[in-house]
Amino acid sequence: MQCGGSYKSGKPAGAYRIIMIRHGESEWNQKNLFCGWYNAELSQRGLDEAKSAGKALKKEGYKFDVAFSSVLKRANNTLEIILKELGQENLKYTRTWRLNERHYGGLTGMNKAETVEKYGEEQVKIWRRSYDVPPPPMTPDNPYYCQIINDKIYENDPPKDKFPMFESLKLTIERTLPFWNECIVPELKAGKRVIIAAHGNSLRGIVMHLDQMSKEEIMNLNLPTGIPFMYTLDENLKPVPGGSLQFLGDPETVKKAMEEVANQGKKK
Ligand SMILES: O=C(O)[C@@H](COP(=O)(O)O)OP(=O)(O)O
Repeated sequence: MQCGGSYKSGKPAGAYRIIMIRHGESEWNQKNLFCGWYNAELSQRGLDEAKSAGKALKKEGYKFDVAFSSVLKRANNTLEIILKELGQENLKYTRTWRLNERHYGGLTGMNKAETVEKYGEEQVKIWRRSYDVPPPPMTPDNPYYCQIINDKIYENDPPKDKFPMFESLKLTIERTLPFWNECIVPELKAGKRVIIAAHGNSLRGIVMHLDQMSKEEIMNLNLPTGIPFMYTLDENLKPVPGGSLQFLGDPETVKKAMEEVANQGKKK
């Protein structure tokens, strides 16, 4: 397997290393439905992707001291499968809504290709990939409204008056970044080996922050399911040269997987 980048196994002295992964394919990814805060299961392909990710990390000799995930089971199960492959199934990990997928508002449950048929490719790209244009809000007539708002995973947090009905990438970053700064950065600075298993858009937010990407640049980043990637960061938590977004996978496979995600928002 080719890992890309120059810091595959070693890292420069004083640098910090973090592994992140978008969960394996979910049943709703497979059906090409906007998922957001709906608590979808992993598909069989997603389970296999998580297992392969665990094996790839094991092959590279990874072990973790601390792990983080969202409160959504597609990310939790991915992390648990990886930890099992690494013989670390007993590692307790932190779940937080702050690492959740963006809330897809009124689009939740809609088929992405059918949404393109109805609203056009341009509009769907704006909803999926723009920095600050949110999707339409979720209203009580959405078939998943009650299920999401009453889901026990949101029992304690976020507070009911702050429960989102939609999120742009900007709004997602506004709740993810405080968790990154207050909970994840201190672990990295303490020398802990950290893994995050989360979602396409909560991780795009972290990537945008780490790489100081512009609103235009982030529009073109599509994270594939189930392929771990790493960042190697300097003492200021900025990527060292060559230390940005290094996938643990064959570059051609990664490229195809990224295109597959982009194409979910195109006409069939
Ligand atoms: O909510 C969803 O549909 C996908 C992302 O969709 P796109 O932004 O790629 O359309 O989230 P994830 O599968 O990472 O939890």
